[in-house]
Amino acid sequence: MKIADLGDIRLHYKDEGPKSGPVVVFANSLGTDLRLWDSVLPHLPKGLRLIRYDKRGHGLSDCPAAPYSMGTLVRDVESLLDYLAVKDCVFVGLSIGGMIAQGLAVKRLDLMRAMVLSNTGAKIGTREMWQDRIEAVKAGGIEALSDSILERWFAPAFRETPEFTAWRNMLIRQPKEGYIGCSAAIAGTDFITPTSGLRLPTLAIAGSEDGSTPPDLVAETAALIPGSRFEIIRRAGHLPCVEQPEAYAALLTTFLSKIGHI
Ligand SMILES: O=C(O)CC1=CCC(=O)O1
Repeated sequence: MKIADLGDIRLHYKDEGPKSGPVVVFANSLGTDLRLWDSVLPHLPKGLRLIRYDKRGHGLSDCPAAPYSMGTLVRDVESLLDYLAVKDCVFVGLSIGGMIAQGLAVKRLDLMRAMVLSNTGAKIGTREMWQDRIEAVKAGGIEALSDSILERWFAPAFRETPEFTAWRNMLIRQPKEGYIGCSAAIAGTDFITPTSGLRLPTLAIAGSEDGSTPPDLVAETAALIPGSRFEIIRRAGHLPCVEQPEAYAALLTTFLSKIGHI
């Protein structure tokens, strides 16, 4: 098991593939850990160095008291990449992970060659919406909200599969403090202006049935960055890397090839 002690936080991460390979970094969503990428990675070309991590309050990483800020979540991954001496990576971020990608690109473009904004926005929902969610989690726990969250995460067909139960378990076992901490970070984030100033190769991916960050929101975010590509994965909700891993890996592979990363 790999733990990076970054001073104020210990983050759990995986670093797979040859150390000399082109680097792809993955950042997961609210209420999920680095297993989010398990089904996609085997479909990517061999020879890549694949780094993924549990953001604070999630998975096996430390879970400090809430609230967290987006600046802190960006600093965590910046410190992790410096710790691993990574530069020139392609950064794939899903949902809050996509917000972290935007924040890191604004702050440390030297670390990033290109980014993939998956099922995300420069701004997701409203401050009030997130405050209501935080209050509901404080009052009743994540399980009380899990049915509505899972309806946004997955298209109807996937909700009938045995795998669905495992993702439900991941969500309801998520530490409340980490969930509230990261929800507060999303509530306080509006990257519309900073993201509009970004100039780097960008692929945006949406899920046709995504109830959290619908295709229109992802397309609007992509449109902020000149030259970005926008793709929709059909029969998928908020987590297309889980529901349609081969299609997801195919989009990533085409993008990596187009930008000369492989
Ligand atoms: O739980 C949701 O609604 C989905 C989500 C929003 C931000 C994030 O990271 O996940």
